[in-house]
Amino acid sequence: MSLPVETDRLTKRYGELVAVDEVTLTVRPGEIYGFLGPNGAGKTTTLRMLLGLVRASSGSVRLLGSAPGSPGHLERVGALIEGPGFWPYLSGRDNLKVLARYAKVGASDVDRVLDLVDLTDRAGDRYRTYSLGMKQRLGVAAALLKDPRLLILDEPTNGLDPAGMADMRALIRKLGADGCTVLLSSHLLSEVQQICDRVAVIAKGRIVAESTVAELRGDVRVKVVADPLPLAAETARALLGADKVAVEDGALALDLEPAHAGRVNRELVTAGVNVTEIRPLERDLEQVFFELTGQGEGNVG
Ligand SMILES: Nc1ncnc2c1ncn2[C@@H]1O[C@H](COP(=O)(O)OP(=O)(O)OP(=O)(O)O)[C@@H](O)[C@H]1O
Repeated sequence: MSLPVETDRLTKRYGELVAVDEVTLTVRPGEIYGFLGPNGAGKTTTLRMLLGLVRASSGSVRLLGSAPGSPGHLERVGALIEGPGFWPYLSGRDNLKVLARYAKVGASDVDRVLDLVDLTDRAGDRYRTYSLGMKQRLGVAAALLKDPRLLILDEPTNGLDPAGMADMRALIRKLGADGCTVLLSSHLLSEVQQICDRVAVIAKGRIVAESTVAELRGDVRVKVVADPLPLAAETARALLGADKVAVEDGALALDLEPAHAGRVNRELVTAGVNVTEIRPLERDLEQVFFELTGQGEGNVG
């Protein structure tokens, strides 16, 4: 089965500026993949190259096994890159009907996608009366008309209020659960953290990390608050090995998959240790981003 997205040293130069610098990434079937980076990092340019909207200076792209410009390249690919161009005085449904004619899909598909994005109740209202969140969801609906196997979304929650963002996240999760592969860009750490399986971090045109969100945060450590601490440390060292056990801020920090915490807890209790807290010790994605790029602060934009 061909991969939804494969790029090899994809590069875009604008004169002296290298906007995208040898970006190599792979999106696997069924995953929700986040493309995370601050404004100007090269996210949109990369997504535009994937879709053949911008010609790469060098490197290559394959979407669902085919290269830009080859026949059927975007047949099963839906995308929302710029704010979608809808007619303000037409209803949401009529806007989609126009697009459905261009996409050569039937009217039943219009109802299907309206339902998917939860706009059926407001489908008869004029587009200009929609909230920003509804406009974005109609944009996603338009991208879904072709029943895509791959959906590419550029900053899908940008500018939305918290409720609109939550709706969009729920929609993306639903699409992922239905088997659609989703590649989305974002400058918001929290967003990527909440919905993505894997993430590529891009800064100044270069990929600085590609991994699962869990790996990126390094949440393979467990914090244990226990008393007496020396006995707890000794017991944990005997169980896991000395190199896996540290004492930090009056608690144990264990190099341990959180799933194995129960076993450690049992051993500590058996040894006569009183365990009052045991939880995964996660690095904040923001901190990780700062370490990778030297930029940070709430959102990375
Ligand atoms: N057509 C163009 N001509 C010259 N420079 C461009 C062009 N398009 C983008 N750039 C530059 O390339 C760099 C990457 O831009 P890009 O829009 O891909 O970033 P981004 O990560 O998507 O950021 P944003 O979230 O702000 O869109 C920026 O420095 C931008 O100014």
